[in-house]
Amino acid sequence: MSLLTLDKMKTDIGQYAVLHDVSLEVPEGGVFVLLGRNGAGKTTTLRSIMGLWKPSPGTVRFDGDDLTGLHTADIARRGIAYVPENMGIFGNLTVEENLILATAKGRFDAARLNRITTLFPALERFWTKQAWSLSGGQKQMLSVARAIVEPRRLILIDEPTKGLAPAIVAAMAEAFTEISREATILLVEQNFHFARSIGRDMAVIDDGRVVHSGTMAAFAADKPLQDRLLGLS
Ligand SMILES: Nc1ncnc2c1ncn2[C@@H]1O[C@H](COP(=O)(O)OP(=O)(O)OP(=O)(O)O)[C@@H](O)[C@H]1O
Repeated sequence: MSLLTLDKMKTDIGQYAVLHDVSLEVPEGGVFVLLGRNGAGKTTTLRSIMGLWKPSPGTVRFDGDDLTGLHTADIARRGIAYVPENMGIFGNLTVEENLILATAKGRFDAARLNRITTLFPALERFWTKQAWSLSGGQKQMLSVARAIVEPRRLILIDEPTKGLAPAIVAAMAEAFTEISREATILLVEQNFHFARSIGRDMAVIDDGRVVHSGTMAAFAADKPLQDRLLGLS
């Protein structure tokens, strides 16, 4: 059984029909990558899973349960975290405060905190610094760290490598691979090189529809298909 199943999801934003037919099966474990051109509907898909937009009709099933129509907080409580493209961190709070706010009970589990600082050593170095003063890569690490400060089964991450230097992207790839050993990652990504290096399964969204899904290995080997669906040169 898939961990997450989207079935014929259709999402309108105001008067605009954005998703027309998004059906996906995301298996448990590893990194599943959602690809697609600008404006294809990738962010809207993640927001619809989190209940930030309400798909209608269509269903979102997680671990066998129907999440459609639940409030975002209830969806998060089931073990789903969302790292939005704008990262959702608090610039005037310290790294520590940003992380504490993401805990369920206002205190850290020592083992999880240790795991986070092992994955992202910069966060420990800048522990008492305000988040606005971090580099772009460090802010992104903080936003991912907030998502794993509690145990999660599924983490939705929207374009984490945007604007980051290659060395930081490589560190991010390692961290995501490590995180995906204990949680499933559903990743929206434009950087195909990064996506290909960590993705096991993938799908392409175009104009609000899933137009292809399969393994990343098969997609990476099919240049004509990439050109047709993503317009890569
Ligand atoms: N709040 C909104 N109001 C109106 N239209 C919106 C809104 N948010 C998104 N859209 C439209 O919905 C479509 C899909 O947007 P979405 O952000 O999901 O695309 P995307 O695939 O994530 O693209 P990108 O990579 O550019 O972020 C776009 O045409 C966008 O203009």
